[in-house]
Amino acid sequence: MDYTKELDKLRQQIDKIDEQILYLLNERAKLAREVGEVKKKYDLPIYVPSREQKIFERLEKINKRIGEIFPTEFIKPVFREIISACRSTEENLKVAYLGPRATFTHQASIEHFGQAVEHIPVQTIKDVFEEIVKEKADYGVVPVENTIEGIVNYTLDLLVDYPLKITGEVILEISLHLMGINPNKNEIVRVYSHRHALAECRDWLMKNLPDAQLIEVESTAKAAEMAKDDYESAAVASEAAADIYGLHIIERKIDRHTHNYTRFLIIGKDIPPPSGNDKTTFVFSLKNEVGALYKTLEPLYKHGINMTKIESRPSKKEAWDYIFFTDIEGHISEEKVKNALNELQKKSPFFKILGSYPKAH
Ligand SMILES: O=C(O)C(=O)C[C@]1(C(=O)O)C=C[C@@H](O)C=C1
Repeated sequence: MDYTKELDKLRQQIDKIDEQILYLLNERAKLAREVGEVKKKYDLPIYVPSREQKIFERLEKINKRIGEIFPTEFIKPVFREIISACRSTEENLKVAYLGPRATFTHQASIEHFGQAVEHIPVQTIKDVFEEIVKEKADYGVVPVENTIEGIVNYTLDLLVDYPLKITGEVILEISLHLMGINPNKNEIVRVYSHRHALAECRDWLMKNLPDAQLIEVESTAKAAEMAKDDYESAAVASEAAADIYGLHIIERKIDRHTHNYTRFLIIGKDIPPPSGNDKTTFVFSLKNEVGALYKTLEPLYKHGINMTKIESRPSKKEAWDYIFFTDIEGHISEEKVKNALNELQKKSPFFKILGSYPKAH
């Protein structure tokens, strides 16, 4: 059967459409560049996450209406890269993240900003904050909580201490794999990984590699790097790390929980404008009196604001003194949010807005 003619005809049509898409991409980049000129004239920020979010939502809606032959779940990844590339014609954004390359934080950064920014790996969460303060980076990406291991306390502490704001969030599903240069599991003597990742995979490791030595290193990506030259070593890390360091995946998804998610925060200098689907994060302390928590939170109830999370941490200023990290629905520019937080602030010895930003998609 001669199928070449049939295929050629269809492929010619695809080529034509690709060309049209390419012309349109160039038209789009030209317009984005013009937007960039206007923004520079009026000293406005180049990166506007609320606008990007609205673009994704609008296109997903249209795609569903027109029959979604192109799967809707890929609208965001495709347009994220289109927008990222268009944005890069306006300005070269610099984004610091907790490195090295191929960590889950790196993945979160790519998921949020796309490929067309300068991703800068740094060694510690504090370095991410420092890079922004020293104006070596425009934004930063740090982990804040994991569904299994809980809160990354250090990130919360730094948010209190630094004059920076949360400008966005990313939630990633984490899949941990066993990888190495030796595909034979029985010859593995050492397993490297981050403390959290080893904890998440403990059940599988105990059962399948009971004699292997488990060695903690600073990141899953570092673990993959350590395993890349040693036949007797393996690492527990991400698929991206296996790709970068050229390792075989010996066993997929060895974390015991199928729902393993990590939330990352995007940090920057300013609060982004509202997207219509935002949350506000703030931190406050209490007076030492009966019913203090109830009384302090009362303005939220009074103004009809939904509190979605509250988390206490030692204030580190005095023994048994606590501060409360709180998430509410809405953007700080909304009248009712502003009024409620003004009232709440008056009742708290310590109060700080940590950010108002679009909720993770
Ligand atoms: O609309 C803007 O403000 C733009 O700069 C254009 C654009 C885009 O490519 O659509 C690029 C960057 C912004 O973060 C938002 C959107």
